Amino acid sequence: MQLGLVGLGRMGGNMRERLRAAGHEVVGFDHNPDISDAASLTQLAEKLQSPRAVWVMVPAGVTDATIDELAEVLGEGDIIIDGGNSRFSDDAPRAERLNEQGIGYIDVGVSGGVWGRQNGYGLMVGGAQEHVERLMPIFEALKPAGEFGFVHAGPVGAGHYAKMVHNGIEYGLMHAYAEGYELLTASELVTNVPGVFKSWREGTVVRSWLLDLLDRALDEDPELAELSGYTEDTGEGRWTVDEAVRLAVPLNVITASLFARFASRQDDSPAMKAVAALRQQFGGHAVHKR
Ligand SMILES: NC(=O)C1=CN([C@@H]2O[C@H](COP(=O)(O)OP(=O)(O)OC[C@H]3O[C@@H](n4cnc5c(N)ncnc54)[C@H](O)[C@@H]3O)[C@@H](O)[C@H]2O)C=CC1
Ligand SMILES: O=C(CO)[C@H](O)[C@H](O)COP(=O)(O)O
Repeated sequence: MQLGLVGLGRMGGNMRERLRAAGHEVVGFDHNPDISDAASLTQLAEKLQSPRAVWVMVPAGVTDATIDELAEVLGEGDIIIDGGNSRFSDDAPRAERLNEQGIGYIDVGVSGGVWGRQNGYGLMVGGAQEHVERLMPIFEALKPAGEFGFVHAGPVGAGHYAKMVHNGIEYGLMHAYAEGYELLTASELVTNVPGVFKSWREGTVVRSWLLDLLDRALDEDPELAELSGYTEDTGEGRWTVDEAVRLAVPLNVITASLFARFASRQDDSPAMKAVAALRQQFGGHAVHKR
């Protein structure tokens, strides 16, 4: 099958390779001409036979502009797939805009990171059955080889919703391993912290791919000495917490792990300064001065 692919970075570039290895014809476009197969979106559209399918894999902030630009060079019967980490609430308005031009829309939550090319990508799909069916050969090539790794989760928006919750869980899982790591390193008893994590990779209740990756990171740098704790986020955790507030669902772990990232960016917490100041005010307790 033919597929247009816009955005050939860490995800799109590897997806292009996996799709080509499965025998699909992929025409890629990226702002970076060194990795692009087409010089423009217009040329990308011209290289594809109608009805066309174009997968967008760009950073969430530029997705709407990219899709609007793409819609100008596509037409009736074509389908746009957004596989980036977009906010689910953007999907329905996007689908409506495209529908006015007869262009179909599918949202896909994609998981697997830079390992997806070799391991396959977990795919969470939202959209109309007829559109999803048309893209099945592409989904089959991208998904892992086994029984799992693909779901048609519901109508437009459901794929990104599922990916949002997936990433919220990812925040919480990572933070639980991270807290365990910190407690082990603080302990006077455990002298081989990387060895403990390595041992947990088989037979234990807490074995997982994230644990394998933490073990890999500790192999590279046993004390994580090269890293600062400053941790970014790109939106999915915040959207998960927004949804929890909207639906009054108690998301204790995921919310705490999101807030831990915010705390990681502070040199000196204004909130904790206020707590220290108040302790001094009411109890005459000592404070640490700068
Ligand atoms: N890196 C990861 O682990 C995962 C990322 N994602 C999502 O996939 C999307 C892409 O992420 P990455 O590949 O990691 O980003 P990246 O920054 O590695 O690549 C983005 C690529 O898009 C290109 N680009 C940006 N705007 C463009 C435009 N308007 N037209 C054409 N090309 C454009 C850039 O030149 C770059 O090559 C994002 O939405 C991200 O959140 C989803 C799952 C995992
Ligand atoms: O989707 C992903 C993994 O599943 C991406 O790696 C995403 O960037 C992770 O979220 P954040 O950047 O907020 O940590």
